[in-house]
Amino acid sequence: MGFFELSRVFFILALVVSLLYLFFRLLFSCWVLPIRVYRKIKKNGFDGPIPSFPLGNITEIKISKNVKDSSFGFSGISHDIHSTVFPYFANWQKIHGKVFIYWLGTEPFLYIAEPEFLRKMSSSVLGKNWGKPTVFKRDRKPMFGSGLVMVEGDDWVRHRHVITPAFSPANLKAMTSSMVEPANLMLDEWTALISSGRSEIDVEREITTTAGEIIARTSFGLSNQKGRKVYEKLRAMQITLFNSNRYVGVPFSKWLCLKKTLEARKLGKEIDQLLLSLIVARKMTWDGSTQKDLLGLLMEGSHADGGAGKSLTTRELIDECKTFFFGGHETTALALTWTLLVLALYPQWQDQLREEIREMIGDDGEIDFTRLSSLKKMEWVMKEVLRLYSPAPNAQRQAREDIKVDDLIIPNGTNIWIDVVGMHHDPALWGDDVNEFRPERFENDSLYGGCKHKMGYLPFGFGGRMCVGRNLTMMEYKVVLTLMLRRFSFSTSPNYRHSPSTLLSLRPRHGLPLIVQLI
Ligand code: HEM
Repeated sequence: MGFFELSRVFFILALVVSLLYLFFRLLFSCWVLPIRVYRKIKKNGFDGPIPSFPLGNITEIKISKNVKDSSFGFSGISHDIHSTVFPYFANWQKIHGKVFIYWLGTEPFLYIAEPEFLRKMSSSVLGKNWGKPTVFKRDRKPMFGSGLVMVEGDDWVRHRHVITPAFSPANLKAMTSSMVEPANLMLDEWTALISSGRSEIDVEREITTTAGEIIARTSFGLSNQKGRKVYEKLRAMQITLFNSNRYVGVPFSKWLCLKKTLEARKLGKEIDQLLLSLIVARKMTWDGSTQKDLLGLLMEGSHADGGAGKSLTTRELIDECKTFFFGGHETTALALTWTLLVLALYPQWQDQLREEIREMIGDDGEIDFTRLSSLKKMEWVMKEVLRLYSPAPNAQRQAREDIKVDDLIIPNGTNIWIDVVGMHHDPALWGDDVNEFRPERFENDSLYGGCKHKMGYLPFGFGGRMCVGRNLTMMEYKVVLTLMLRRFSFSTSPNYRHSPSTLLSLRPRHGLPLIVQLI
C-alpha cells in the first residue's frame, strides 16, 4: 500500500472515529444522562406528563399556550392569571399535584408549587451550593455571561461579597438623582402629548424605556454617547433573544434559529467592547474618588480588596453591568406598569396614595429621599402587585449534590422550576380572596401579606440567592410613582386587552394603553 493510500485510510478512520465519538457524546448528554437523572427522580414516586423525544413536553406547552392566546381577549379584567400565564402547569397540577416532573426538550425539570416541599428542600442547601440550570446558562450567556445571576460556588460568594455593599442604603440614596431626571423627562413628554389632545398613552412602552435609562445610569452611567450606545444595544439583544420562537432544551435548537443566535452573539460582542472601553477609560482616569454608579462602586470594591482575592476581573465587571441591566430594568418597569393598571382599576387606591404622598413628601418640589420610607401604603400596593403580577414568574435552580427531602432524594443534576405565579395565586395559601387586589393584607404582615406559608410569597426569590437589587427597586418604584401620581391621574382605556404573558418576565402582551390626565 502506497503512502497516499495509507494516509487516506488513516484519514477515513480518523473521521469515522471522530463521528462515532460525537455521536456517542451526543447520545450520552441528550439521552443517557437525562434519562439517568429522570429515573432517579422517578424512583421517588414523582409523576408527570409523558414526554416525547426530542421535544419533551414542549409541544403540549405550545399547544396550550396557543389555545389560551386565541381565546383570551379583553372581556373584563380578572387577576386570576395562573391558568392564562401557565395553562400547561395549571392543567398538569390538576392531574399530578404540586410537585411533578416535566421535560423541556431532553432536560427533565422538577416542578414545584408547594412551599413546604420548597422549604425542606432549600433548608439544607447553602446559596453557594445551588446551581442554575446549565441549559438556561447556555441560552442566556450573551445576556448574563458569568454575572451574579448565573455564577455558582465560591465564585458566587466572591461576586456577592463585592456586589452587596454597592446596594447599601447610602449608595442607593446617591443614585436617586439618576432616577428623577429620566422620569421627569418622560412625564414632560406625557404633558406635551396630553396638551396636544392625545390622552391615551401606552404606559408600558414608556416606562420600560425610562426604566432602561435609569438602570443604565445607575449601573454604568449614561451621561455620554458611549453609555447610550450600550443601552441601545442591550435592548436590541433582549428583543433578539426573546422575541423568537425558541426551543430551549432541544438538542441543536440553536441551529433552528441560527440567525437570531448569531445576531445575539454579534450584539453581545459589541456590547462587551463598549463596556470594556468604558471600564478602561475609568481605570485610566481613576483618582481614588468613586463615581457613584454600580460600576464605580464595584471597581472601588475591587480596588479596596488590595489583592485579597475578592475582587472582580474586568471580564466579570462587564458581565455584572449586563446582569444589572437585564435583571433590573424590565422587572422594575413591569412592577410600575402593573401598578398603573391596578390603580386605574381601583381609583380609590390612587386617591389614597396621592393623599399619602401629599402628607409625607409634599405636593410638588424636590423629593426628600429620607422620607420615602414613610410611604407605607405605597409599599403595600407594590407588594400586592408583585404578588398578583410577579414580574419574575418563576425561580430556577439545579441540584449540584443529592438533596434529601424527608425520605426522598432529589439527585445531583436535577433541574428545578419553582412556579411563583402558581403559589401567589393558590387559594390554599392565601384564602378565598387570593385573586382580589387587597394591598391592606400587607398592613399587619408586611413581609408575607398573611400568606399561610413563608415560602409562598417569593417575588424576589429565596435563600442566599435572593434578589440583590430589591432595595434599589423599592426606591425607584417609590420615586417614579410619586412623580407620576403628583402630576397625573390614570383610568382604563377600552383599547386595553388583558393578556398577561411571559417573555422571560411577566408582561402585558398587548402593552398597557391608559387614559392619562393632568391633575
Ligand atoms: C421588581 C423588580 C425585581 C424583581 C421582581 C426581581 C426578581 C428577582 C428574582 C426572582 C431573582 C432570583 C432569586 C432566586 O433565584 O432566588 C433575582 C435575582 C437577582 N436580581 Fe432581581 N429583581 C428585581 C430587580 C432587580 C434590580 C433592580 C437589580 C439590579 C440592579 C436586580 C439584580 C438581581 C441580581 C444580580 C440577581 C442574582 C442574585 C444572586 O443570584 O445572588 N434585580 N431578582
